[in-house]
Amino acid sequence: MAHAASRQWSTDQPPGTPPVVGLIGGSGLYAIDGLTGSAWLRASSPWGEPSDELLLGYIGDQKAVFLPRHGRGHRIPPSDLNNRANIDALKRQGVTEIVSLSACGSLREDLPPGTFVLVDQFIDRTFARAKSFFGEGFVAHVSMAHPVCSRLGAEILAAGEEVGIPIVNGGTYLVMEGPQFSTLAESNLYRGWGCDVIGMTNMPEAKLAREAELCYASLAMVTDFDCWHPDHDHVTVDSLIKVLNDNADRARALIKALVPRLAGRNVACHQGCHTALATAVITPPHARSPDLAAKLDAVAGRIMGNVGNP
Ligand SMILES: CSC[C@H]1O[C@H](OP(=O)(O)O)[C@H](O)[C@@H]1O
Ligand SMILES: Nc1ncnc2[nH]cnc12
Repeated sequence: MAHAASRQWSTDQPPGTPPVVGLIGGSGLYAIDGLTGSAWLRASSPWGEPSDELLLGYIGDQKAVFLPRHGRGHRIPPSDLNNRANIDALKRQGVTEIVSLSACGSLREDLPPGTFVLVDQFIDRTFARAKSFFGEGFVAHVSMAHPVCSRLGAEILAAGEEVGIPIVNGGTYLVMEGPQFSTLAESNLYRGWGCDVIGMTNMPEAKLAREAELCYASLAMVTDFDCWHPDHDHVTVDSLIKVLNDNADRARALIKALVPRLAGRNVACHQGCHTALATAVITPPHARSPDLAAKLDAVAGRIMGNVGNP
């Protein structure tokens, strides 16, 4: 096997090659280190422009593709993210699983700033975003009962143990529209609903990853107590920057341990992430919009008989 440092990126995926890991970096994570043979690539998508170029490279023997969610320089607010282009562009690079890294607020006393939470559920309160690749002329309803991949999540937990970063296993992430932070009444409402953390980005990202038949896991990194905590000031961007940067440093260390762990394992996910569309499409082939089907070549290529996931 060629030494990782001498490798050139290739989008060809001969049978038996390892999975390709997609990393979506949130606030504070606009680049990652430790990637060898890396280069920024302008990616195109029929769904429009992704947030930024993709950083392609290897960590150890494992291919990885990094995308800064808000773009370098944090130019794009949550509601204006082109989540469809982001997910589609990652899939076109051969990505099979996505690790989402996100800043979040805490809705629980025992999840103070600095805590890392492996999210296992979401409540989607967003309302101003394109939420599906499918639509008129090609209708699909994927299951979101279990919105994250437990196989990928187990590797994140193991990587955390390896590098001494504690990770709380499980938590419900309330996704708000933003960009303003919550009112006190909203924050208390979400606490009453049993939500654990709050952010503005993981939906519809997780829904679109599921539609694209990609494993998706989300590591939410607490920066603040939002505005509900009687002993803490309400969140402001200024006040969360230091924790955000500390969290990002630890996330980079975690990524370096995580990605090589994924090398060489079976691409196919036992949870069924890679076959999510098998039971989801209701529009029969003869009734499908040719234009929409063409745009879905990467996302739904597998079920349309094109090249796709195993
Ligand atoms: C800088 S705080 C608000 C901002 O941070 C989170 O984004 P991301 O998930 O990309 O880290 C949050 O959802 C807001 O978009
Ligand atoms: N309190 C909060 N609410 C929404 N998104 C956040 N991102 C970081 N902290 C947040």
